[in-house]
Amino acid sequence: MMFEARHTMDALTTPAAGNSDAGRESGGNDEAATGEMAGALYAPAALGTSSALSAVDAPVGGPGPDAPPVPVEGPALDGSIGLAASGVPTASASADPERDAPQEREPESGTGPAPDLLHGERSAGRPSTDALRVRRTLAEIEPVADRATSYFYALLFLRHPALRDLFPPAMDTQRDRLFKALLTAAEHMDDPRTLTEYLRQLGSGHRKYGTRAAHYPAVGEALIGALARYAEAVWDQETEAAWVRAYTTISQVMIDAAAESELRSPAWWRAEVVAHDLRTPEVAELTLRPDQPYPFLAGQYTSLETPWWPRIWRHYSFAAAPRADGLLTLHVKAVPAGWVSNALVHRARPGDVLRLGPPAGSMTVDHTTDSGLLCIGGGTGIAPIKALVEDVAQHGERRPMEVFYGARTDDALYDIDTMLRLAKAHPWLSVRPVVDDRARFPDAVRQFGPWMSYDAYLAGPPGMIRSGLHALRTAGIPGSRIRHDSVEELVAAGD
Ligand SMILES: NC(=O)C1=CN([C@@H]2O[C@H](COP(=O)(O)OP(=O)(O)OC[C@H]3O[C@@H](n4cnc5c(N)ncnc54)[C@H](O)[C@@H]3O)[C@@H](O)[C@H]2O)C=CC1
Repeated sequence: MMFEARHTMDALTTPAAGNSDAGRESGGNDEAATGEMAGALYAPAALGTSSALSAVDAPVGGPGPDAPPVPVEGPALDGSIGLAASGVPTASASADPERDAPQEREPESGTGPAPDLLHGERSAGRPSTDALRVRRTLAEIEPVADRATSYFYALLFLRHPALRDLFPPAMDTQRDRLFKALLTAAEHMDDPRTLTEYLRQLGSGHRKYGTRAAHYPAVGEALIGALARYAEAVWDQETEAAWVRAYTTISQVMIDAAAESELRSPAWWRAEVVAHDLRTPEVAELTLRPDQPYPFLAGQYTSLETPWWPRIWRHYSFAAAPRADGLLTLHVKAVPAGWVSNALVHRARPGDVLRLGPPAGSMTVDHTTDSGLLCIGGGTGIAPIKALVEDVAQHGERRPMEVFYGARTDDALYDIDTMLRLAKAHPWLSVRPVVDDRARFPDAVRQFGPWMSYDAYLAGPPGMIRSGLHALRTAGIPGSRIRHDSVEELVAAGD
């Protein structure tokens, strides 16, 4: 089975996701990936290529030792991606951590209807025949996912050795990101709107890795090869055709998004460290000056590569809303064995130059409503929450904003003075520190409220986001009004 690359700029038009013109990302963790591709994958006619396929995504490439080859970013679910980790890739504020890889929010700037990603009958909420075949494959693969992942990369690098350089030198911890992103995307092929947004962000985000359109067929072939081998019991000609269609669509969306993004933004930005302030022995605030304007929205995150660990990318949320002087602020906590985070906290100095990928993430404020905002930030997760507060203040709104700032110890509330200063300056803002070393933080929010009419934002460690989602839903906030970055991304970022 062969995939071909083709380039179609005007293929799918859907709600622009992530990094489009407005996009900036903020977030806070790591990422992985490779970069740009220029063309789209095209499935052989014999396999029944359909103009309307479903999409799954598959990024190629990945950063660092622990960075995944493919950036499933987006938060994944989770908003968090992300897909990636995020269950469904996209993310926007997805309510379901399991499916929110790159989490994302509702598409803000749609350019058209979501493409039909399905092939086969789909009626009244029932999955398409392609979706059923894909899900059957995924169920079969699940117990042997590790082996399938290894096989996928072995096939990819054996057949296309040159692609190895797009991935981090050590592909251990997150080596399965690309493969996982593809599987995750395929799993959500019946949710084209979310998936497309996720894939678009993923596609444009891959430019920084050096991914090109011509790389997609190789990935598609390795994917099919690994699935055929490890989902043997369900694999047949129809199933292969369903996967080819899915992958073709996924790659097409990514390739087109990358091509569109090329017209308006660089693949990456160089950013000089202009200030480095240790807020605690393990948490640093870095101020960066990008070499050209870096448009982003408060609540988004960026991907970052240091000069000391080439090809290892991590995600970090912006800790401030966009500033008139164009400077960017990040809060980084050095975590045990975290290559990038330790370098940023303990080694980076003014004058050092980092690379930034495009902004991503949908944990942003909807300024078209005046709903109250409930913000829950744990540890350095307070960074994007602070950016959101500044954003609301800049818009001159008077909507209630309630911030809960959780930490395990008093000392870990490193930004409490800033937050309390903001609360003093803005009567619509309240800030409550919650110190608790037994991980009951988000649950404590339920004592307050009622929250039913609020939009909610969660930022912090993956476990906190999961329990926060549960607490907020229990408090009556629908999942569609809860935003967070991809849990998968957060997990992957862990360093
Ligand atoms: N956009 C985002 O979501 C951002 C996420 N982060 C993530 O936030 C984390 C910050 O790490 P630390 O400061 O060490 O946080 P931490 O581990 O000290 O926890 C911070 C707060 O979350 C609570 N918590 C932790 N695990 C929990 C669980 N399983 N259930 C309920 N509550 C829990 C703790 O009680 C504490 O109040 C990192 O994982 C980082 O990647 C950081 C910035 C932005």
